[in-house]
Amino acid sequence: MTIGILGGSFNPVHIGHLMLASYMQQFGGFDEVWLTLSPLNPLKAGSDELISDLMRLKMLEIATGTSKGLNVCDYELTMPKPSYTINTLRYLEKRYPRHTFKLIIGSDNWKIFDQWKDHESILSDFGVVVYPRPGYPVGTIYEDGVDVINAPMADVSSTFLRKAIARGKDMTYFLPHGVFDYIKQNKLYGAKS
Ligand SMILES: Nc1ncnc2c1ncn2[C@@H]1O[C@H](COP(=O)(O)OP(=O)(O)OP(=O)(O)O)[C@@H](O)[C@H]1O
Ligand SMILES: O=C(O)c1ccc[n+]([C@@H]2O[C@H](COP(=O)([O-])O)[C@@H](O)[C@H]2O)c1
Repeated sequence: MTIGILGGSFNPVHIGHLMLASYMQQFGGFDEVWLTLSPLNPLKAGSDELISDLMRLKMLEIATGTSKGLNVCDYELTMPKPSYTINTLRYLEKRYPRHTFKLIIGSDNWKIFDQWKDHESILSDFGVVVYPRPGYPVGTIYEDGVDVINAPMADVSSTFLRKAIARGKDMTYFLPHGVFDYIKQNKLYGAKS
């Protein structure tokens, strides 16, 4: 099986993430997409807004539910922080020798991909699928090991959602089914229950 790894902080997971994962799984040549929770992005400083790993994991589990083809990967929670994607990919290929793993990243991350740890090994040993994100044109890619897939986009972000929730907005339809209820029940991001 070919598995697409979609990493993120998912603070919280939103419909943009799921639309992308679902599109890649059904149209992008992946048998499964694994939403891989990153406790801390190596290139981002930790912030007060980052809620606990376990709560972000729980929302990913609610979001993917019983869906066929979309899974949650929590391996990075056991790694030293910050977790590097190359280490995750190396672990996964050993743990699941019958699967092929490829990384899925947005064009925003592709722009700074040369700052990622062992980015050349990620390209040569695994491969990367880049999808365009608004404001970050993909341009011409000369490197081997990179495919571009034009997935349809919902222009929302976790930052937008956190701000909207803190202002008391009803974000039911911007979040996967059940996630807004979980946020309210646990009063996350300044939500009232
Ligand atoms: N609306 C979206 N559509 C498609 N991909 C997205 C969207 N939002 C984020 N992504 C991608 O999903 C992955 C995980 O993203 P992340 O958890 O950082 O979400 P985010 O919404 O960008 O968060 P934040 O606003 O907190 O930076 C990243 O590769 C990111 O580029
Ligand atoms: O391994 C690295 O050097 C590296 C550098 C920057 C980002 N990443 C990963 O890229 C994924 C997307 O990050 P983000 O914060 O843009 O959603 C997430 O899984 C990060 O851990 C990984």
